[in-house]
Amino acid sequence: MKTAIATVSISGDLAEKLAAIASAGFDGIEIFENDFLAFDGTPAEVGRMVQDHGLEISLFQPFRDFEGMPEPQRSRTFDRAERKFDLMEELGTDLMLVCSNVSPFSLGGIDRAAADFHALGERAAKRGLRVGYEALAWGRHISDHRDAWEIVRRADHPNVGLILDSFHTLARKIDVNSIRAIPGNRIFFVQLADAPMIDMDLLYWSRHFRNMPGEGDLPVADFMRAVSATGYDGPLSLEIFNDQFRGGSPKAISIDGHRSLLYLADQVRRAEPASSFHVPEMPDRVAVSGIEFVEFAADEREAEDLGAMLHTLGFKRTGRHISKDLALWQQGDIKLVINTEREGFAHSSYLVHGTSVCDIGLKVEDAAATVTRARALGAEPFEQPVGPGELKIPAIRGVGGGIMHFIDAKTELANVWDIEFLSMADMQGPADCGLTAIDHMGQTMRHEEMLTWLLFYNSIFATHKTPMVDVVDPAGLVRSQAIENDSGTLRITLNGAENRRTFAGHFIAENFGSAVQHMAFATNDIFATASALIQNGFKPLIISPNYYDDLDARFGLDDDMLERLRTGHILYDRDEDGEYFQLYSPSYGEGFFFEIIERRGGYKGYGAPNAQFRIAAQKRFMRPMGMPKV
Ligand SMILES: O=C(O)c1ccc(O)c(O)c1
Ligand SMILES: [Mg+2]
Repeated sequence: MKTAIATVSISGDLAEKLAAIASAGFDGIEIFENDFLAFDGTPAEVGRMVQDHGLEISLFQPFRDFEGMPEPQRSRTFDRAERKFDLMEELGTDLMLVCSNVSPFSLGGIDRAAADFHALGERAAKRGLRVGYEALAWGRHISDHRDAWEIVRRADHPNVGLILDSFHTLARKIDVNSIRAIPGNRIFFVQLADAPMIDMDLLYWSRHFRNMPGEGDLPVADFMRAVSATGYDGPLSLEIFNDQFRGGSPKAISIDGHRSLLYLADQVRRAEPASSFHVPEMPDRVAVSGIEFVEFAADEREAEDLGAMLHTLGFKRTGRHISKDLALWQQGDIKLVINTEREGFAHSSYLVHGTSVCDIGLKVEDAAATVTRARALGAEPFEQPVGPGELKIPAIRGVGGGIMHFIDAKTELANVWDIEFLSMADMQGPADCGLTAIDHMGQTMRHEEMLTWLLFYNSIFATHKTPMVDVVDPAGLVRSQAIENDSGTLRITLNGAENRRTFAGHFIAENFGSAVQHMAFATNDIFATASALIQNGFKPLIISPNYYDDLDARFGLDDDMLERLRTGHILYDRDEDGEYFQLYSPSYGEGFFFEIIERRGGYKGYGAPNAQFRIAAQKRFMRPMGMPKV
């Protein structure tokens, strides 16, 4: 499989774009004419630059408003084509993309267009060049790949073929199975893009909101399955017009793009084993059966504060590491580690971010295979020297440079706690508060990073995204989207802050980057947990009484329940399937906090309607600590 990306997809000048594209592992580029026109160098120099990066120019585009023109425009478009053929020869590419005509002068008629393409094919053939025809979703006469294919078929010229673009086909909801009947060798090129489902004008949607396959809502994998069934084995090329990507990091966007193609190809290989499509093998998406542990990096003094907070939450200190300064805290199935080592990864994480989560351990079926898949998709492996008596636990880098370790039951990794930790009886341990598991973790990041991590999680793990919700912070919007598996054993919320005055934005700024901002523990009885917490000296986040008056108006709760919520500072939500109860700790440091939740029935969400009131309460609490007043 060859991969390519259109130069419009990323930011920078041509030289920056090429460097980023090459280092992400692409084989080729689509040169967008404007990127060439803006470049101060000859076509031959561009061709050499591309070659020097180990890339090829897979395609030159776009050639607009060609087919079906009346005279005198028709003669002029052929002259224009010859000029662009000259340019292509100098650049060193043999394929031109002709997109369907949008000119008001253009005349319809399949045969007229086919005759024009036949004539263009003759001219291209003289120079050893080829032309491909793409139906733009908003083309004046041709806006459907089935019509474009009929024109190519009737043009009946070996140098004229079809170009498919998933966006144009899927945006118009054209049945992708119509692609299966097209001979693969008549498809000259395939462009791929996804997009979030937004009801808007097709052209505007296409030019501003496309994103990488797997980042949006379009069935790009179904499209690609149909393409693979044709026997097409040419490049898969990303053509992503996206306002955010145009201003983003060319390197990061290129890496995401390359990952998206590998992930897509892997899905297609599994779904269409008979296709001739040649793609690298990798283990399947990884099922996660739970969060094995979460590790905090801290110094000794802050470890004491954090330990005191855990104590009030009902955690007991149950173990210490055989040779390192690592303390294990447990309650129910939850394992938390506080790492106060003076060297190694956790220590460097502490130096950069202060006390924060530096490592997340996930339970998987095969830890080594998990890292194999992650690496195949371009994730960064993580290793550090293993001390005597310690296990080598497979790991990769995750959000904000943090580590994700993988633990499986098929190897000795399952016994890591017995092997590496000495158990200690915490005699003065607090009363258990009924916390059973980690329900979810919230990772806070810049808004622009959300698609990166969405793709990271969903390509490596058997997870899916939930719809994006807007959370209103008094200082701006925070967007929140959950990544979860079907069984609910892995739930991660990605929270994207648009500015640093929000509670989430403040956390990123002070923490020097993206990280876990909160952990939510599950209980089976929120009221019993709430009183046990109070017994332990826990002080819940104080919620405004106004919230409870509104709750009563919205849900008509009985008086007793409402009173218990109010006195316990417990937030409440309900959906078709069940109920949700939330209780918060005050925030710690620059905005880290704990949450305790109970899900009753099949409640699916995360209490988004309550987030605004929770944030307001947290900001009231933080103000004396230097949070800008908003
Ligand atoms: O938006 C456009 O004009 C445009 C141009 C070329 C393409 O390949 C495309 O998909 C869209
Ligand atoms: Mg296109």
